[in-house]
Amino acid sequence: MRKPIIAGNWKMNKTATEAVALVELLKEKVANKDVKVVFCPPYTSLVAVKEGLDGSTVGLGAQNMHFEDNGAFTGEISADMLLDLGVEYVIIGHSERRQYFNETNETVNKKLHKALEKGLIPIVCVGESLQEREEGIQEAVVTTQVCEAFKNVQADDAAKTVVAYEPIWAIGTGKTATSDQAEEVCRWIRENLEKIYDSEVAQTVRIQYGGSVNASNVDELMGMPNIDGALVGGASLKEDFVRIVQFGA
Ligand SMILES: O=C[C@H](O)COP(=O)(O)O
Repeated sequence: MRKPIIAGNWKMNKTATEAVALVELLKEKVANKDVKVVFCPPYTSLVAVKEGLDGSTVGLGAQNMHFEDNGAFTGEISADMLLDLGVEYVIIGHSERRQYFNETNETVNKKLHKALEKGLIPIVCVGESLQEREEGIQEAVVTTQVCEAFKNVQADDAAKTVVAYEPIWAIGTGKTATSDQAEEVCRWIRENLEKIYDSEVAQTVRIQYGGSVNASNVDELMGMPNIDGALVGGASLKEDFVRIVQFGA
């Protein structure tokens, strides 16, 4: 039985002061022993959020990291830097990073290797654009993203990874994939993992759906057999997130 994981990706929102206020608003209310809840604030708020979460079961995640250990990479952050702050999770290959910051399947693969080597739990994002869906090539796109991301990743490491299926056309648009559309792609992702590894790995990896998840659609999405959680953007910045982590209630 896979324990669901619901992560809030705060994106480029909240100063450290505002982040502390959001933690105070949410942390007691999102405590749920049956679901792993993770907050992913901007780098600048990681320390403040970690302190604010003291004694809480809510996990701390970063939104990105570099694949090198250190060096002349101005503006970048390494896995060790994140670990030193108490970060446990890291989002890798979010479509906004792919779209605006030149993230590729190759850099996603390098980051996945580094995160696993260092003991961070990666949340690897995949998903097709609107044009790709309209062309009917979403399965091929997501399959390539999964195969490239997991290239040369060993089975025991792969099993620790979380995959987030986020159709780009559903991100921040209010246009959620139907539960059937989301389930179909999450099932393909699991089938791909089974082909690359085996059934045990495929059945262990948690697969999230992300894209306009809110308090009204979460129950249906979470009711699907291959959806084990959600990567939530906009709705993770408000009290709606409380209802989201209590899906099914
Ligand atoms: O990482 C989160 C996703 O990009 C979803 O964002 P959204 O819930 O605002 O659509």
